[in-house]
Amino acid sequence: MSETKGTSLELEGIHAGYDGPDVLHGITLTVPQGQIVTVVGPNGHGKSTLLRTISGLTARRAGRIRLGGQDLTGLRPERIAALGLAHVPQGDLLFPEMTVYENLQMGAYLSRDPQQFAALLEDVYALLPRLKERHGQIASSLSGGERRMVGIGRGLMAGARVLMIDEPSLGLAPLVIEQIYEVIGTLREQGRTILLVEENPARVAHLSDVMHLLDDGRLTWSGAPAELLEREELLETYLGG
Ligand SMILES: Nc1ncnc2c1ncn2[C@@H]1O[C@H](COP(=O)(O)OP(=O)(O)OP(=O)(O)O)[C@@H](O)[C@H]1O
Repeated sequence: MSETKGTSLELEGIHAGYDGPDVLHGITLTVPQGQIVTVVGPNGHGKSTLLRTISGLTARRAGRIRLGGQDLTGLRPERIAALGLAHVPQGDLLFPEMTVYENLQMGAYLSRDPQQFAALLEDVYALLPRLKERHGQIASSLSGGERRMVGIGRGLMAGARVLMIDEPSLGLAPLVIEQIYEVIGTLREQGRTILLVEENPARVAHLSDVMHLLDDGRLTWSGAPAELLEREELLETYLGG
């Protein structure tokens, strides 16, 4: 298996959709190892569909996806996860009656090695000490920000080489959004490889190596975050200023 040097995730001409016409119309992007690549765009334009297609949850109609050089065509979501892709979905999707610890444990379902599990848990608790304090608390009683942290922690427990995070700021108060993005900043310092989805580019520009603007299922602009923030006409047209 040949791994494209330095590139963890590659998408080439991806078309995908549900029952009707395509939602994604030929998406090509790469997520280099150790970088944060962010897809921004208005709601309903296909950001979540993009992550779901990469995970194998939404059917791809055309195009290729490679993870560490391996073609994911025809693979089921569990197999794609086992190859090293973790998906933190929008809206947390935690097990509400399970504790923080049990939810984290579910993230590690692919690994039966207790030593690896203990090391991953230690890393997650170091990154998110609030979760350690609340390890025995049931998920439904957590605050929105804490639930989001469990979602990210559960993704990390998979020990994946690429982490995809879908709109981690959704539904949170500004101060809590800051805390969540501080966590993602730490992940960046740790050299993690992340594909991030966000509606508001200003929130994530400082964290991102490359930004793509997704408009109606197409990438209409790609480049350095600082450049996007200077493109007032794009921000106003697509992202409401
Ligand atoms: N399960 C589904 N079945 C049918 N259509 C869907 C499904 N999920 C999403 N869509 C449609 O696909 C389009 C893109 O939705 P998607 O959720 O990917 O957008 P988004 O940019 O992530 O927006 P949001 O942040 O609001 O989720 C929308 O028209 C949406 O109605």
